[in-house]
Amino acid sequence: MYAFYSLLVYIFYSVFKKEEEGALEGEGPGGATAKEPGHVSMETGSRRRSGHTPSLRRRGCGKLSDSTSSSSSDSDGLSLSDEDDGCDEEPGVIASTPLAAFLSFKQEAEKRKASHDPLEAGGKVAESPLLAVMTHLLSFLEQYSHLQQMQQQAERYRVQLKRHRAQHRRQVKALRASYRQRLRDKSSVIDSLEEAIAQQQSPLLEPEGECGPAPGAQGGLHKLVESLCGLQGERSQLRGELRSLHTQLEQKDQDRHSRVQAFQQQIDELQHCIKEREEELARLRTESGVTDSEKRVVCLLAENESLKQSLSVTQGLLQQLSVIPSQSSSVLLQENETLRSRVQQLESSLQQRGEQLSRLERRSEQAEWRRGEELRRREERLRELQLELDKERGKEPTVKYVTQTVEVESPSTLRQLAEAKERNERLAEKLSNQNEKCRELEELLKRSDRVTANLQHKIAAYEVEIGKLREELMKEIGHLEERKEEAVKAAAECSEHQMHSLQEQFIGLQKRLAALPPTLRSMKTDYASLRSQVRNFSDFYGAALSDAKKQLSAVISEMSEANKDLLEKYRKEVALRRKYHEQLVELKGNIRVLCRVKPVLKEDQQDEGQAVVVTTDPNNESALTVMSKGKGRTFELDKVFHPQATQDEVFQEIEPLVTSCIDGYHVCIFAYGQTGSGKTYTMEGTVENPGINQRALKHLFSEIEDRKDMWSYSISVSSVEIYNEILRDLLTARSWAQGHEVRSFQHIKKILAVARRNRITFGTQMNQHSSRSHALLTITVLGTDLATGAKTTGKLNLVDLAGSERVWKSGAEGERLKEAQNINRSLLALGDVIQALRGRQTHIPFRNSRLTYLLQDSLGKGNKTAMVVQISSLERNVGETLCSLKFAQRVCKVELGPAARKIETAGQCENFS
Ligand SMILES: Nc1ncnc2c1ncn2[C@@H]1O[C@H](COP(=O)(O)OP(=O)(O)OP(=O)(O)O)[C@@H](O)[C@H]1O
Repeated sequence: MYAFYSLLVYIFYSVFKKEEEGALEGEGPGGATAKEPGHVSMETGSRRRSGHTPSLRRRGCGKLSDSTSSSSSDSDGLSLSDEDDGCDEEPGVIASTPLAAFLSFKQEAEKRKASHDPLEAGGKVAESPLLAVMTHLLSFLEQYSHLQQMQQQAERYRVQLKRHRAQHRRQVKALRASYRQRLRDKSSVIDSLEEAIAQQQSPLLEPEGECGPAPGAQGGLHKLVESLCGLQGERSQLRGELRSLHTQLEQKDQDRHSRVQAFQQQIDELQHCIKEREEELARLRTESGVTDSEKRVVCLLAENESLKQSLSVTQGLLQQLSVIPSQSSSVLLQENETLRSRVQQLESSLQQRGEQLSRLERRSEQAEWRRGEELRRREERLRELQLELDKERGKEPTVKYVTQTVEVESPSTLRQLAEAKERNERLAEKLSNQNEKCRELEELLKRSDRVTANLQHKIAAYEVEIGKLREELMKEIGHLEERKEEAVKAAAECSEHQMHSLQEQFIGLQKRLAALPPTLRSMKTDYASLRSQVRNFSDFYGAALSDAKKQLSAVISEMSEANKDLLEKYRKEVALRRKYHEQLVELKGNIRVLCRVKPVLKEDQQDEGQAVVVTTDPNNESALTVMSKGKGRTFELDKVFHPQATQDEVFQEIEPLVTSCIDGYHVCIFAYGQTGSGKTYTMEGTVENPGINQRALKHLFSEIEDRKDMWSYSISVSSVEIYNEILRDLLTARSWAQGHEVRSFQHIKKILAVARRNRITFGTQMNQHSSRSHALLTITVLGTDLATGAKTTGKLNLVDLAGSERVWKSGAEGERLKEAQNINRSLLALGDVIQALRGRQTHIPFRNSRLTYLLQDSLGKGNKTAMVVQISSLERNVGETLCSLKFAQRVCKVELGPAARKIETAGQCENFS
């Protein structure tokens, strides 16, 4: 809008100036004084000082002006110079042309304004201070043009009056002259006649007696008297005519006087009218600020107001922008934060899912590999059996069916896993994009802060500049006021001069308007650009925010969709996994024998020269070789952990069995080996590196959490130790184990710490090493299917057996001997149970020891068992190592048959094998 009105003013000024110059050029040399408004002003000043009235000189009518001014003072100075000075052109024509152009321009502008959007025309435009000033200016111009026309009309009247007056005077003068001449002629005739009469009468006046009148002279006298009488009559007639002429002249004078009076009245009226117009003009000028200073003040005040308004708008905008972190922005930031945290949650859940999937994948691969291995083994075994059976009868092994099933289903699982992984990667990519967006938004916020600071700085600079300008203006106003007073004084001398001055001021005003202070204009431009920048920025910012929001919501919805899919997939995966798990465990055999080789620690290296006699094969995870007496003996087990194997790797192997427990199976995991071989380390671990017990419980809780939509579970634990065939509860210090319900993993951690402490305490009280007792941690998992109401009971026995060293070697005596004997007895009982199971005997001697008695429901047929054989790799322990490995191989040959799930449906406990 500012640009538009600046353009309007500029156009107006250009049009006016052009036409003015054109008009003045058309006037010839006389118009040179009015070509340049500034020049006129200067000349006017000089003329004012010299006491001349410039009046119409600027229109090239100097002569007329001079004669007019002199006519009022000197009636005899009347001349026809006004007819000869070339001022036949209408005075108003020159001035009205640019004005008419301007008015037509204004009409055009009004039409344009009317054709604009009514809202803008009535609202924004009307509100603009510059427009108000422009409106005042236009109305003033209208008034001014009208006034000029009236003045021109008065001027025309005055010129006509002068012409009439001069003409009349000339006529009266001529008449007077002719009458005087005629009167003089008549008087001279009368004088000559009177003279003649007097000459004629002189002889007659001589005494009559002396000579007496002659008869001829008497007749001539009569004739003369008659002619005299005639002349006298004629004279009286002429006098009468003269009187009548005088009367006529008087009447004409009266007429003239009355006409002069009428003209004077008209002139007075016009002057009154002019005065009124001038007053009105003055009022308008005061209102709209016609003079340079006033106009500038008004303009600048209006500009100032508008700048203030804009400033407040900008400040509001800036506040909005700056308030973003506190109000609306805080909401946005909160939203952002929420979204980000949500995204992070989703990311972490995705990561978890990804990890789970990768774990599944890994496990599946491992399972695949193991299955292959197992199949190979089974096939070998089958071949062996086949050879044996071929002799008696040919029977198709059932393993083939399993193999086929697995082979058929395995690729689809892998494909699903690969798809899920791919989807995960895609989502992760999207999430990273969103994070990028968030970062961009933060950048935008920072930029907005910078722009805000910049704007505030500029606004402050503008305010300072405005203040300076205002001061300058105030000074100028004071100066102009003085000049105005002078001008008013001068104007009192001559209204035309005032008009001229006004016109000069008006031209000056136009000039000033056209040439607004460049600083102000640059300020306006800067300000407009800044405003547009801010507006653009806020638009851009809003657009970016909404875009980011949309993208975030799209990603979130997509993720939730993907999550749904993932959940569905996961459920299927769980079902599949259970299925594969069962198949895997069955394939592996429900009794698994793992061997962990203890690394050589610093304390083990005390005896120098102790060689490492146990070697593992990196290409064969099921075999290890023990060097004894120069011979190497290889042992084949289900899995051999090399000395550097981590706790997690060990647990990965155990994890399927732990999962089986949740599914309703009874599982027993025990660590077997000589003292100091790492049984406790494997089962309990350390605080920093927990072992199977803690990891199994963590896995249980995590699995339960995953299945909470389908199953509800309750977990209870008991922890006991068997020392010298006496059972002790490590949680309550009572003699019999009781179950403690646990609610969370943190809770179980506390329970485990209590058990460890009590075990140590009991050991200290009895002066016994903890490894002299068997420690049992029993976890019972009761599950309820939320859909069917079926209940499962899983049990997980985690056993840290006492050391299996030989009594003779330990050199124990007394209590130690008794301990060792008890340990050996219980371990032998365990061996017997294993032997009976291996031999598929109908009677399994579980009751031979407390240990086997406690483990009977997890160790027997239909259950799942894993034994971790801990061995030392040092030469001095080779005998114990060989014993442990032989025992492990025996256990390896045990077949527990298909595992049975303990599930209770319709109030009955059933075993499904
Ligand atoms: N794989 C291993 N890595 C690191 N340290 C181990 C490892 N196995 C055992 N140890 C360390 O060896 C020492 C003996 O281990 P641990 O007490 O577990 O043996 P143990 O078989 O339980 O003996 P005991 O029957 O006397 O209790 C401990 O300090 C343990 O930290």
